[in-house]
Amino acid sequence: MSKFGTLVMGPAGAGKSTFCSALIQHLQNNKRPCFYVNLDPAAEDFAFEPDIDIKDLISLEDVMEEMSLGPNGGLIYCFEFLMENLDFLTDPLEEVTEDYLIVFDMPGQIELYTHVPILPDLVKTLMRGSLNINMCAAYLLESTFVIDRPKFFAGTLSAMSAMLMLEMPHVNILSKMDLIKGNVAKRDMKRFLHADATLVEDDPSRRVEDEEEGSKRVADPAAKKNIMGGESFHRLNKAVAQLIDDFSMVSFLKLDVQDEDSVGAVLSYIDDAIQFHEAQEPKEPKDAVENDIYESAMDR
Ligand SMILES: Nc1nc2c(ncn2[C@@H]2O[C@H](COP(=O)(O)OP(=O)(O)OP(=O)(O)O)[C@@H](O)[C@H]2O)c(=O)[nH]1
Ligand SMILES: [Mg+2]
Repeated sequence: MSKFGTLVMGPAGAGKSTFCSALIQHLQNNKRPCFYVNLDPAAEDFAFEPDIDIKDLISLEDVMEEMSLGPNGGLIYCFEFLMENLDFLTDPLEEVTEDYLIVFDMPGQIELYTHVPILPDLVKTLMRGSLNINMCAAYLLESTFVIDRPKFFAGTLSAMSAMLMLEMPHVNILSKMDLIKGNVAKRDMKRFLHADATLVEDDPSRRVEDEEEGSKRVADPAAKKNIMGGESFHRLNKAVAQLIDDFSMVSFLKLDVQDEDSVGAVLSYIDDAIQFHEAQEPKEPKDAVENDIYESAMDR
């Protein structure tokens, strides 16, 4: 028997927990069972009570106090502790059946997704062995990043880094679409969903800088008061964007958590990635509806 799950990841404040809540609400509305796992040892408030909460094992606050660690070192310590006590996570998950979607709400410390090998080990434990969970990562990035193209490509690079490190199916998501509605034209938005390196060349904010600086920028780049607007920064961005373009791995879905259709659309991509529907037995209610149709047809 397979199990199915999604690992909701992304930088701090990207909207991960809000998306988890919207996803759980949507699953409930569609009579689909869900198993909610909070793996953020600093998370306080939940719209839905987690079925497993890492804080019952270890909390970031305690670690920071007792080990005299900062928030990032403390988080790594919490995950190392979780890896040493994996039964805490795996025992309850053994009981979850194939009709459930297991939703893992992850913390926002970016180092967890980029250069520390803990998460790949955790993912291997979940996907292989007796648990055998079909997993898909849902990597969230704030859609407001599209306003600042260097920031957008830096965020996209972090998504790609997570994809390469975790080696699992990925769905990348631009969250908080409500915040940029009306500010970015639909046609422009499409370019960010399948981003290519030309976005750096076409950056309108750079054109404004060019007009302000005129030939001075080219003649004396060091004269620029802000290094983030300088020529070498532009070359760096071009190289990052080209690298992402060359890998051709990252594309994004749009997410507006207030819009249930939008949540449903993201879920259907996750379902496809983990082949959720292929594993499901035909359900009772559907049989009952079909029987009703059959019986009323016989009555006529
Ligand atoms: N406007 C808007 N705000 C959102 C949306 N999703 C989340 N937020 C807000 O963004 C902030 C962070 O949201 P969270 O869901 O806690 O983000 P997170 O990624 O879980 O944050 P960490 O776990 O701390 O990394 C909160 O103030 C949310 O209310 C959204 O779709 N639209
Ligand atoms: Mg959160």
